[in-house]
Amino acid sequence: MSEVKKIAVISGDGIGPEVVAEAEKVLKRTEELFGYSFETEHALFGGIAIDQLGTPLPQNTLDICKKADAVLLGAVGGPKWDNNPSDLRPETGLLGIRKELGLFSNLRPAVVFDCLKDASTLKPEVLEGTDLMVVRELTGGIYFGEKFRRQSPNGEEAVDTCSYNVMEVERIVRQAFEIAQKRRKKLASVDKANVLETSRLWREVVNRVAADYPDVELEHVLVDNCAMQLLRRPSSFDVIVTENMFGDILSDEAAMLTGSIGMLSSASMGEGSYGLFEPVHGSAPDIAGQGIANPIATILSLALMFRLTFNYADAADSIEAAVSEVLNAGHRTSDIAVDKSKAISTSQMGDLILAAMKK
Ligand SMILES: NC(=O)c1ccc[n+]([C@@H]2O[C@H](COP(=O)([O-])OP(=O)(O)OC[C@H]3O[C@@H](n4cnc5c(N)ncnc54)[C@H](O)[C@@H]3O)[C@@H](O)[C@H]2O)c1
Ligand SMILES: CC(C)[C@H](C(=O)O)[C@@H](O)C(=O)O
Ligand SMILES: [Mg+2]
Repeated sequence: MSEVKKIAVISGDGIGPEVVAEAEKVLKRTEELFGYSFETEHALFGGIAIDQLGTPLPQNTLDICKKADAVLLGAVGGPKWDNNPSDLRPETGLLGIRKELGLFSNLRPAVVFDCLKDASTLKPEVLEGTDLMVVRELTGGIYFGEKFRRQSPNGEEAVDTCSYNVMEVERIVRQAFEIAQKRRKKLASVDKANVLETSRLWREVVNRVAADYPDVELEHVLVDNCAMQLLRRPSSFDVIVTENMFGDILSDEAAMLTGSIGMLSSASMGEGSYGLFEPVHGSAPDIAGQGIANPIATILSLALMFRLTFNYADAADSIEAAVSEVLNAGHRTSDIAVDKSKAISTSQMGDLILAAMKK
């Protein structure tokens, strides 16, 4: 019997509980198939925590996450809570959990499944071979800078500040080079160095660190150009490393190469193997409660957890192969279905993936 691994499970709001339930079924199936042992502990976070406990990130939730080996998260937020500025302060909610757990590196792979090329609006020949990874800095930049309001001669003024120091840039850039070394050895560093001082520092650090990774081909791409090139030549990218807000935007754009944001998994990591694993998408209030959300992003996030935190490559491979098999067989949730009348539900998709998992 293998050592029991502890996983903190945060379902969250909206479609969060619907997609996490499917990932938990896959977790159970992994135990049966591979003999691994997991102990899960559920915790409240997000809107549901505000409603029940008056705060989005209760101390008890942080304690449960810190005691665990990894965290599985659905999604949080929704119109009911989004307009309360106190819930959006960096020290609370999603930004708070990322900072508290030291998760400065957000890995967002975007892989185009051949059989899903028809779900994207791009031409199949443009998508051919697309397999990229966005490495997004997650605990710095404008998200965490000082924010305030003040009076100006032209009325009320709002200020957000963006700062990065050398240590913050260097640690994420080194991770990105190391990831690139294990992939196709190409790194695109994305910044806005023609305008922003933080980007000029970013570029200086990237150029210095690059000397330690001579086998990795480096290109610098300005963020506006990158947004365009992602649609023009997506398959030419391997690893993209960028600061917090650019990474947020570019990864949602990359989602549409795959056909749907319901396909995009993510891992938020620090220096070690501890991580928080969640789909890139949010709580999707427009489809919550209907049982139609795509659970694949969350299930693939669990596969990332097996790979990066537990080193259970056999289980991760099994999940990824099962997802491919089910998609190749033509099964689709409505977000990736061309013929929506044939779309299957969230739990039907989860069940098919379970059934396709092999040892
Ligand atoms: N990590 C997170 O928890 C996270 C991430 C992004 C947004 N949010 C929050 O989620 C709320 C809604 O944000 P939003 O609407 O801008 O983004 P969203 O990602 O929730 O939804 C955007 C669109 O994608 C669709 N979609 C998302 N996930 C899907 C899935 N699994 N299957 C099928 N369709 C899917 C939605 O129906 C919607 O049309 C906001 O409160 C936002 O702050 C949370
Ligand atoms: C909800 C929001 C704070 C979050 C972010 O901007 O980081 C989300 O968009 C994401 O991509 O995880
Ligand atoms: Mg986002």
